[in-house]
Amino acid sequence: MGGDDFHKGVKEAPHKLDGSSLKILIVHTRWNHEIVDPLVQGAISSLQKYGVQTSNITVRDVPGAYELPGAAQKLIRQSQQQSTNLVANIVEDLLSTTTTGSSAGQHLSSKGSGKQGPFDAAICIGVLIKGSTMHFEYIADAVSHGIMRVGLDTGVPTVFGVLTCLTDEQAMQRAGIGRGEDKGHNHGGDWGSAAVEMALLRI
Ligand SMILES: Nc1c(NC[C@H](O)[C@H](O)[C@H](O)CO)[nH]c(=O)[nH]c1=O
Ligand SMILES: CC(=O)[C@@H](O)COP(=O)(O)O
Repeated sequence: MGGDDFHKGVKEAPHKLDGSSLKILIVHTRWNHEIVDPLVQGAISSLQKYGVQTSNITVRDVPGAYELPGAAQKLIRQSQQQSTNLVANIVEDLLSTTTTGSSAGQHLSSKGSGKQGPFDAAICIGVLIKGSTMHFEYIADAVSHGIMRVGLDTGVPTVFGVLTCLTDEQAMQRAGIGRGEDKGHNHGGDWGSAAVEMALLRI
C-alpha cells in the first residue's frame, strides 16, 4: 500500500445514481476564475452525466471563497421558503376550488422551466492559493468549517469544492488544466457525483 500502487480518489458508487429528479445549486467564486471555471464545467458535466436536467442546475457566483458559505446558506434557505410558500398556495387554491368550483390552480403550474421546490444538494466551488501571509490559512479554515455548517444546518448536502493549494500548478492540476503533459484530474467531476449521491441518500 502506498506509492503509486493504489487508486487515489473516490471509488464509483456501488449503485446506479439517477439524478433526473434533482435540483442542484452551484455557488462559485470569481477569484482565480481561470481555474474555477473548468472546475464548474466539470461539475456541471458530471451532474448531466447522472441525469440532472440543465434547467435544474442553478449557478451563482460570489467574489471569493470566504463568501461561499453565506451565499450557499442564503440561497438554500430561500429555496426552502419558496417551497413552503408554494405548498401553502396550492392548499389555498384547492380550498378555493372546492368552495367556488372555479379552478384557481395558477400555482400548480411550475414557474419557468426548472423544477419547483428546494435544492436537493449544493456545491461550493473555489480555489485558494497560498500567498506570503497567513491569510490563506485563516480563509481555508473558516470556509471549510462554514461549508460543513451549511450542510448540517440546512439539511441540504453541501459539497466542499474548494481547492486549497500551495502553488498555481497544484491548483491547475486539480482542475485538469496542468501546464505539463499530464493535465491532471478535474475534481469538479467528483464533486458533481458526490452531490447526486448525497442528494439521493435514503434509508
Ligand atoms: N486569496 C484568495 C481569496 N481571497 C478573498 C476572500 O475569499 C474574500 O473574498 C475577501 O477576504 C473578502 O471577504 N479568495 C479566494 O477565493 N481565493 C484566494 O486565493
Ligand atoms: C489565499 C489568499 O488569501 C492569498 O492568496 C493572499 O495572498 P497573501 O497572503 O500574499 O496576501
